[in-house]
Amino acid sequence: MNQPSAFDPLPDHAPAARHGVHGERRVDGSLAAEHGPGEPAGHLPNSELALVWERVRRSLQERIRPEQFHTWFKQAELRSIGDGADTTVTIAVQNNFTSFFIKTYYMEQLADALRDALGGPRPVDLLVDAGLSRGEGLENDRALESAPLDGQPAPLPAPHGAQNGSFGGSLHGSLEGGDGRADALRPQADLFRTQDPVGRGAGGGLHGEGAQHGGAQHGGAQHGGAQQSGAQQAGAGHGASSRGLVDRSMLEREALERDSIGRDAQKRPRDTFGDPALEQPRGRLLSASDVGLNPTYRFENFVVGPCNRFAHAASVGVSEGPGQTYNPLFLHGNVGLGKTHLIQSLCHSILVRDPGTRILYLSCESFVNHFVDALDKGDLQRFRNKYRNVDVLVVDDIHLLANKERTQEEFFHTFNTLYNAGKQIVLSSDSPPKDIPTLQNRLVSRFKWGLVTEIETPCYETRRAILKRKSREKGNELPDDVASDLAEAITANIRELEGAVTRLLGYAALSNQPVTVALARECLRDLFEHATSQPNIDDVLRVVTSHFQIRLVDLQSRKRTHAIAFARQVGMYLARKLTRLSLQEIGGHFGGRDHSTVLYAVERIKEGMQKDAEILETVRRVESALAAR
Ligand SMILES: Nc1ncnc2c1ncn2[C@@H]1O[C@H](COP(=O)(O)OP(=O)(O)OP(=O)(O)O)[C@@H](O)[C@H]1O
Repeated sequence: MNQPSAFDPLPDHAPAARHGVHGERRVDGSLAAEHGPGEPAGHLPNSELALVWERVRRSLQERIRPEQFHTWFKQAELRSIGDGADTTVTIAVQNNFTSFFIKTYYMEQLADALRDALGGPRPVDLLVDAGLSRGEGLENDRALESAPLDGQPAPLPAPHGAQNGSFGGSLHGSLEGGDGRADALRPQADLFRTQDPVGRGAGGGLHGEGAQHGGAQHGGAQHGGAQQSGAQQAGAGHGASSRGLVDRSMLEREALERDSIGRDAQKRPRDTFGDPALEQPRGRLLSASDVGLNPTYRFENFVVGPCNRFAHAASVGVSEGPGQTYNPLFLHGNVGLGKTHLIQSLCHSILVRDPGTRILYLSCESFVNHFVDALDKGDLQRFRNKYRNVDVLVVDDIHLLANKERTQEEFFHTFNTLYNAGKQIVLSSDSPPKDIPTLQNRLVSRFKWGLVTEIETPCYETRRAILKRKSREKGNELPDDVASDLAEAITANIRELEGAVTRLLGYAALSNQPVTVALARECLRDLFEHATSQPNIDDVLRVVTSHFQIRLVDLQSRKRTHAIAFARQVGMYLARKLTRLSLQEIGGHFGGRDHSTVLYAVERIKEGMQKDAEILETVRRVESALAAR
């Protein structure tokens, strides 16, 4: 691969710039560029910025997952590069929240990508340009997406304004790096508020330009904010022009439907359609809901750590403006990690702000059963009234839609109706949308319109904080050494942590003994025994270095030779598979890498195992060595 030399701001394959369309090369290798009107001297002109940015984007796409790129960088633009080797590179992003997130989680990858593109490190500055979220930016998208894959430059971007305004996408993997204090999230939650006022209903038609892009324009004017142009995003994100056309005509129909629903809703905003199930006691869920809210499932009782920081912030953001921030909110994760707690906190919070909000909270199973009943009784109208006349629809365990064709179809229409009316949809699942078997593509893409976020297994510090909190709530806070001991032993899920606290405190009370490490080990013997049979991260590091015959310092270094990089990726994969450590914790054990690097490694190995028998065999051997340790 061609590596640009130091101070070379342009890739070798950027002929226009290199051959002096805009400037000539000085002795020190920097460009003496010709500048267009309004372009500051001492900075690259806009046309060359586009080429450099294109290269940065390609490099970023190799470093982070597509959803992450889509969510955080797709709308960004390179605004200026100073002419000197150590001058600041300025990048514009669409809102404060994106700026915050990139600064907190992606600076390393961004700096690496800039270094690749510019041939040397540069300081980076992020500025916020709300115009990007309205679709006034994104000039490079089309160029990038139509670019050939051989690294040749794409045609220069189309003129300003012919682009989408999507923001949303999905974010897999929790976003890590916090200190675990709940109140530390407050500023983040505030940042979820959109910068633009929500202009729902103002010019909500469908505009044509997005269709060129493989999708239909749906967001900017209609919802006014940065977050709501999912149809465009779906089309662009999947890149299939045929699907884009289908989405477009369908969305046109939906727009008409939305308008009529909007008018109906104004006429009878709180109608129960004669159905007692649709009655709504103030400050409570609709009576048709499956559950009552657990009074303790509130944000203030939720311990925030790296594993759930983003899901928590997103839930707070949604509760502050249902239908206005992330829609749908899609939370996924293994059992007992706090999805229900977060969703119920969100409902509590909405109802405290506006007790008249109509929230229908159901399990997916109920949705399926009600639908089948309605079909049986020929009573679909009543069914639809029930599901489509709410302000917030929460569906738990949406993965249970798998293999249910007709119900998926119905849910699709329910989703569209609510979404188009600006109503909030909140979904929980044990897996991300794309992994739900047989889920129709159009549902997968809709579920990704808002925010998809995972709640991960909690790290040690979070587990410890939860143990302290839960025991305090039960009136007998665990001593520090007991909490530490338990947090090390119990790594599965939070329900198990809670169970351990209940057992231990009960045992101590019944036997009239103080809570000590010895008592905990006696009372929770089964949990401690299980813990010692699991390989831990030290086992993984030891077995991997021994199998690949490399030193631990190399495994944890920045070296990228194939042998070391491969061993590192196998190590990360096995650590993810066999230990309960979070992505961030695993990254920490492999030389301080961040969660997205670990996620990337895990996926590379998974993919390799599917495609390459040799990789499969190697991973199996290392895994057997770990089992036999
Ligand atoms: N971060 C947290 N802070 C405090 N308590 C938590 C946290 N996460 C989970 N819990 C507690 O753990 C228990 C299990 O959580 P919850 O029921 O929300 O999990 P879930 O992900 O919905 O599981 P399932 O998929 O089985 O429904 C609850 O009692 C909840 O209060």
